[in-house]
Amino acid sequence: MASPKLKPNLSPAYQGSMLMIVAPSGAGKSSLVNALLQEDAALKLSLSTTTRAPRPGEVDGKDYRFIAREEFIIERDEGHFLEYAEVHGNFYGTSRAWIETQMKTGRDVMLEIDWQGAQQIRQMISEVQWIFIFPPSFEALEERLRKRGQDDEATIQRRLAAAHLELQHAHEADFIVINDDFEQALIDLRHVVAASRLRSGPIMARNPALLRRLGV
Ligand SMILES: Nc1ncnc2c1ncn2[C@@H]1O[C@H](COP(=O)(O)OP(=O)(O)OP(=O)(O)O)[C@@H](O)[C@H]1O
Ligand SMILES: Nc1nc2c(ncn2[C@@H]2O[C@H](COP(=O)(O)O)[C@@H](O)[C@H]2O)c(=O)[nH]1
Repeated sequence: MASPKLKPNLSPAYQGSMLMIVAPSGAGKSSLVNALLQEDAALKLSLSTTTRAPRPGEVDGKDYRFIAREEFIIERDEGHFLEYAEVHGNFYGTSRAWIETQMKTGRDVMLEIDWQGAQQIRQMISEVQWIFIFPPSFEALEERLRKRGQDDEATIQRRLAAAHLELQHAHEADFIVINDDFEQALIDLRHVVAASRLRSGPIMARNPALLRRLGV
């Protein structure tokens, strides 16, 4: 699904890292991202807007910005979203203004989005790194969704069916983290974040004086 008014190369001299984390529902991406954010103060998570109803315990402005479908369509048509997609029957989108601010100030950002959104972002921002989270099996995925206890049976079935399509896009990712043992997956994710911070683009953008001294 194409987002209107896409702007290529938002910031060729972006000094930070941008990471997109994509996985089938229930693979554990929110759990991993939350654990990472607790220990990595330099990493900022994008707050998505959604038309999905809040789950018990979810807070507007913290977990998502929850809005009505009609409101989402108006904001989408005004170009408010850098990317958006319809996922499991609801709209989800990333704020263009927020991303532009983070890129201007060189912050490291994490986007928890679906594969359609990841494809859109990749077309616009060449620096982005795409991380895909694998569950160890479909059985484990189903068990995790059930144990989470936040979705009704129809929602669980819809998400399990969508998992097959989501997984077909894993080959587009730069990194794959297998979330079987949680602690090991977190270690792998830390390594990916560390590697993304050592990419030549951000290092060069952050060290102009060194480049001058070295004649690079
Ligand atoms: N390695 C793991 N082993 C066992 N359970 C796990 C593991 N990682 C996460 N979980 C559990 O699986 C459930 C789903 O995790 P989580 O909500 O993080 O998934 P998600 O990919 O963000 O799903 P969604 O896209 O639906 O938001 C949670 O109850 C979480 O505690
Ligand atoms: N394209 C986008 N996808 C998003 C965004 N925020 C979340 N998501 C994805 O939606 C599904 C379902 O999430 P849930 O919270 O209802 O379980 C999941 O794959 C998310 O990653 C977004 O801004 N854009």
